[in-house]
Amino acid sequence: MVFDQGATQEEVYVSTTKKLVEGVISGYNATVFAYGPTGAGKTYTMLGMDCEPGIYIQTLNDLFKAIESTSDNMDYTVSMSYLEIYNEVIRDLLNPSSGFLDLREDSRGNIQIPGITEFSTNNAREIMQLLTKGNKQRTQEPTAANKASSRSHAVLQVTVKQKSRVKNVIEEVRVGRLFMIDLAGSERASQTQNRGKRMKEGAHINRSLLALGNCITALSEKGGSRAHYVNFRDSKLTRLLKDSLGGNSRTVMIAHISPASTYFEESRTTLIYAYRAKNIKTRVKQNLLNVSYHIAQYTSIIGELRKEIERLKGKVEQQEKEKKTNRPDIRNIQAEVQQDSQAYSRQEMNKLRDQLMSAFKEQMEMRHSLMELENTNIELHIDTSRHLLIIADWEREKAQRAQKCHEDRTNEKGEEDMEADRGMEEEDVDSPEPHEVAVAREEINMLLAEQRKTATQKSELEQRLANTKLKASQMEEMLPKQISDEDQREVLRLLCKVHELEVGNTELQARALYKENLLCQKDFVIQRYQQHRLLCEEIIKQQRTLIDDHNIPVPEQLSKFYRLYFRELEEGTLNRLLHLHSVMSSTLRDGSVLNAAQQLKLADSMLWSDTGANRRSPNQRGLYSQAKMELPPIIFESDSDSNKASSKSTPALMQIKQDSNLSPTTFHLPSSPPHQNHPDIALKEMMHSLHSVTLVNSGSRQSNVHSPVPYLSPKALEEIAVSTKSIALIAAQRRSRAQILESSHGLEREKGDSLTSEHFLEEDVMESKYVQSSFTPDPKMKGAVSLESLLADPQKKAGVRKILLQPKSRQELKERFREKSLERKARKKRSHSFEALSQAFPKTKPQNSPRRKLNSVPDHRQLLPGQNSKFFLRSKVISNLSHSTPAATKLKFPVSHHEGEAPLQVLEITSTPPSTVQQSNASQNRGQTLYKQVKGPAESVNNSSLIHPGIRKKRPSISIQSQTKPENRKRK
Ligand SMILES: Nc1ncnc2c1ncn2[C@@H]1O[C@H](COP(=O)(O)OP(=O)(O)OP(=O)(O)O)[C@@H](O)[C@H]1O
Repeated sequence: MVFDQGATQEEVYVSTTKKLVEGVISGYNATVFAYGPTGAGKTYTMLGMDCEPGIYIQTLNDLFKAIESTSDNMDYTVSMSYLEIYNEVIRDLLNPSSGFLDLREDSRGNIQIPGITEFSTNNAREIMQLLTKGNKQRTQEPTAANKASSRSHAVLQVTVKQKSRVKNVIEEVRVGRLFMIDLAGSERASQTQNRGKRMKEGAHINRSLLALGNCITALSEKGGSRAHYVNFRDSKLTRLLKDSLGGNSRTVMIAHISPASTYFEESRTTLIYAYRAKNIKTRVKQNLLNVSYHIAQYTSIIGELRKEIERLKGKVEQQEKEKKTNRPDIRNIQAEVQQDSQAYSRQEMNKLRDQLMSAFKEQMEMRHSLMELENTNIELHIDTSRHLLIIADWEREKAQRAQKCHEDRTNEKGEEDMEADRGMEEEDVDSPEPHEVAVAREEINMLLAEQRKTATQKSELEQRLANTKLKASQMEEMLPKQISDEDQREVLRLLCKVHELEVGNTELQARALYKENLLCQKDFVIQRYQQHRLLCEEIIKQQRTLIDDHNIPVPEQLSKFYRLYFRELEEGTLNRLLHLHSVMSSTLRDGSVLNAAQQLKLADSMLWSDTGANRRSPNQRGLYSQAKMELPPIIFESDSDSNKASSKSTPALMQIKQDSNLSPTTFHLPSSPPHQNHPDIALKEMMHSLHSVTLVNSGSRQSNVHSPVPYLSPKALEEIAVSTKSIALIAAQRRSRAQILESSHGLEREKGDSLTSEHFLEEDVMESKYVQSSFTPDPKMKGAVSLESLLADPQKKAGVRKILLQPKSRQELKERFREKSLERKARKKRSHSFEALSQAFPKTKPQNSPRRKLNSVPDHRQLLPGQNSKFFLRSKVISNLSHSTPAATKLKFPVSHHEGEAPLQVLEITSTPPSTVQQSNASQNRGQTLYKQVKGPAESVNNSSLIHPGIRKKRPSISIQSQTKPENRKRK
């Protein structure tokens, strides 16, 4: 079309562009560009005036009108971008601040401008406002040829997307692009007179337009782009219009020429380019997007993805449910692991502690059991010894009886009767042994079997104890390695320490008991010695009276001794020492060193205040000093040195000074065989026996029991000798101590209740037999009559209460043995040792053992100086009866010690009322010295106070009368 000067905007639009609108809506690309020299009216044609709008406005109006006309069925989306190419630089006119933009091609060869503003709207008015806004941003500069010369190429791109409003999986989208381009006008410098920037702008404009012309030329020549190379890349303008010029686009070129003759050349060039452009043929295709295919695919994919999502959701929910129900979270797991670890640690700790405590407890139980077995063993030995003594007594009595009968008949009758008497003797000797002897023989075998059994158990228990100790020791070593917690280690350490203390406490208790026994033995020895001393004093006193009354000349040496003796007696040295010993003993029993020191001070002050330190000799000072360090010195000299005993400077004293221990070894044992009638004999033998007892307690295994038991096999005898040893002495020691204590109590009550007790106990009688055996050790001694013999006599049995069970048969013997076993068990329960040991156990309440309570009662009251006068009267009989005290004799005279000469004094116990004073029947006593209770004047000593309380208490109606054998009387 050619338009003259009278053509209107609309005519131009309708003639050139309007047809393109429908194609754009249908999805075809379209391009409208204005070409021509500067000032020829390009901008006027494209943009127009408000009253005469250009192609932009009219196209957009028609576009929106067309959209509106088909909007009921179709859905349109209109987007617009507006840019300029100024000096080969792309600028976004809708967003000038975005800077310079670049041109790129996608994989399909489409030109894209990344970052360009695409404003989408369905409102034509908004499009116009944007267009106006963009034109304001376009670079326009006045030139000589045009007051508002455009210095850049302006490109308005309108993209219309059309799709059917009907929702369907298969959907078509039509995309039509419309380019409306207002080119900058070619210019000649002579015409524009541009200089500088404007000239530079004109150069860029001309160069780009030249490139456009070249492309049009190339595209317009025969064969087009397929025959000729089209250089679209010479300028951004040609690159941008590549598709519009030679591709998929319907393109309209509006060439502007000026009617002025001055623009002839420009008009001719423009027409040439227009002519060439007219020859350009392009292939236009509709831009359709097979959206339906993609949507279906996406729908399928989405469906599959939704299924997958649902499946995964279900899986997650299931896992969450499982976690909630079965699997705790990580915190709970950690907490559980920690709790399990702690619980395991505690469990291990408790397990190890229980094992250790069990081992400790087992040890202590074994120690306890060992002590019980030991006690049982002692009891068995005691019973065995008792039975052996019964048998020995019987054998000895039988021998003595035979010898006595033989001597009497030899003296009284002739030789003719000898044969008949011998037959009678044999009958007498062969008389059936008493029932108790037979019982003793039976029980000995049982006791020996029981001892063997006990020894086996003890050995096994000791082995088990050793194993348990080893096990506990290994556990103590392993525990620190197995337990990492320091607190738990400390707990176990404390447990071990507690056990060590328990064991140590047990040992201390055992030692304390041992020392206590020693003290009791000492006390007893002192008591006996005191009695003996008092007796000696009385004897000396009477001898002195006799000497003075008859003016018997006395050697000078003896006179010196007398003076020394009376002086010492006057000072009361020995009594004070005994008192000191009493204080020391009671203090030691209390276990308080402080008390001991205080008592020592007290005793020391008593000693020195009474006697005066200045008046004492160095020897005396040494004695007192020594007395402060140890128990009172009880000195026994040999018989020949008896007088020296009264001297304070004797070697015995020196020995006491050297010996700081309390051991009874400080006593001087008799150096010669005991004299039968000497009053010291009994005491010395007692000391000898006590020494043996001490050795036994010290662990010595001296065989002090050597009893002639003719009817036992040698093997049995050896077994008895080995096993019994000195156990009997130990038992006797315990019993004697208790009886001594009883005697001390009994002495206080002796005035009121002479010999009034209830019963003989079997044990007492046995002890009496023990006494008998101790003082009649010589089997050749025919004159001795033991208590057993008296009891065996039916006539005397009538006067004596029943003291022994009389089992009639072997069955009865066994029953009796069982009863004895029960009795031993009962004794075990009463054992002081166990009570003391039980204190060592931690859970046992500490309590004072009965023994301690008993021992805490001073048993030396009868030795106090204030009671001396009383004992002077009694001492006569005490001296004779001293050996008859069961406890003493049990301690002092084991059977094995009395193979030699025996004392003549024996004990006879009858049922004679205490008030009667009578001579024992000579025929019954067979010439022995009898002791009977004497009641009467002062010279007749009331023996009730002298009898051992243990006997007196339990032998109510027994009269004991002292009678001295003629030999003894002479000696005295
Ligand atoms: N057909 C027309 N009717 C009336 N006035 C016109 C017509 N064409 C152009 N003009 C006027 O001529 C002047 C120059 O026109 P225009 O700016 O459009 O030229 P141009 O080609 O765009 O110039 P340049 O290339 O420098 O931009 C304008 O003032 C415009 O109003």
